[in-house]
Amino acid sequence: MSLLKTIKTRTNPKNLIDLSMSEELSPPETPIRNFSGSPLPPVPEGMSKKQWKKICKRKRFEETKEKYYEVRREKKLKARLARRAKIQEFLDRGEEVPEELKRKPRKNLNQQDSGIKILIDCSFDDLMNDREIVSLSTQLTRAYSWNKRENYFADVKVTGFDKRLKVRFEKDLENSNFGEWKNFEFVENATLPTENAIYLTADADDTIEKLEPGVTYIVGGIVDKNRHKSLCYNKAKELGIRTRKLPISQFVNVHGRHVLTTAHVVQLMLKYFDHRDWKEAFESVLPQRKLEETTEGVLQGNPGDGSDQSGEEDKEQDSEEDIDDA
Ligand SMILES: C[S@@+](CC[C@H](N)C(=O)[O-])C[C@H]1O[C@@H](n2cnc3c(N)ncnc32)[C@H](O)[C@@H]1O
Repeated sequence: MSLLKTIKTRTNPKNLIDLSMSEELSPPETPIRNFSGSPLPPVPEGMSKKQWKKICKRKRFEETKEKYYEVRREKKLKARLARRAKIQEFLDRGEEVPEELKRKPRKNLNQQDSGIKILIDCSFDDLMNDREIVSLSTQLTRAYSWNKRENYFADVKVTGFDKRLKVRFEKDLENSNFGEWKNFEFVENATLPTENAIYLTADADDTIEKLEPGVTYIVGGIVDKNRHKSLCYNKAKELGIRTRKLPISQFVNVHGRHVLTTAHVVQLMLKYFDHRDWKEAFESVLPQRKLEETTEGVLQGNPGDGSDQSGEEDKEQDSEEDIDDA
């Protein structure tokens, strides 16, 4: 109906109605719908549409997740069989199996101790939204995975593990057995060491030259698309902890900001020990084509780096994929 027609209709005395009847006569509110177009139950009183949509989405996920996991298992099995068949073809022809068909073992049995401690400071729960918490949990599972697979491992501790991050692990990721993870401990206590410790932050003036056994390297456990500028730098300064930045720009041609995700900083540190060389570590973890995916904030919403803004379900599925046996 045109605006003019609406005004005329509303102001025509013939159309005036008794207000007491208005509740009965007023047209029902347009139902809110989910992403697939189906109407959702009416919004409970005192709740915003956004909150209600979120709750309904969560409920729907809970109801369909078993089916989803089943389909995913079948898909994985199919892919595994197809890969094996391809490998067999190469073997039958007596040819070398291409690298891309070979799987990296989930556990590296020849791992060596790097001698460093990595502390992931997760005391920023209140500064993240729910999606960012999910994203951070995904990053922690990735960091754990790398700490198990790389040639060198570190003694990793996640501190300030409470609030929503803890709930996320206890509820949605309970099958991960995170309490049993080797060389990867979760503690509620958020106290940071000040002695023999370095807080890694892109905002530091000085660049880290080498990683030294016996030192605790602190990494901020936060996904914030750099909303909270200099957050970790200021925290370290207040606590009197030394700060250092990674030598990214010396080795890789990066555009834009040089703030990496928590998980990639952990992986870079582990890789560093392969040759005790930053250049090689950067080139291996952040090859040019991958840079935009791994630099937080340069390309936001990129799936796989743990900073994506896609549906919550996708993240849950993503993160579970990253969790291997504890
Ligand atoms: C996504 S960043 C957090 C950004 C946050 N606004 C801050 O104040 O650090 C996650 C963490 O990775 C580490 N990090 C990221 N980029 C870094 C860099 N270029 N040099 C050193 N550490 C870095 C820092 O410990 C940082 O807290």
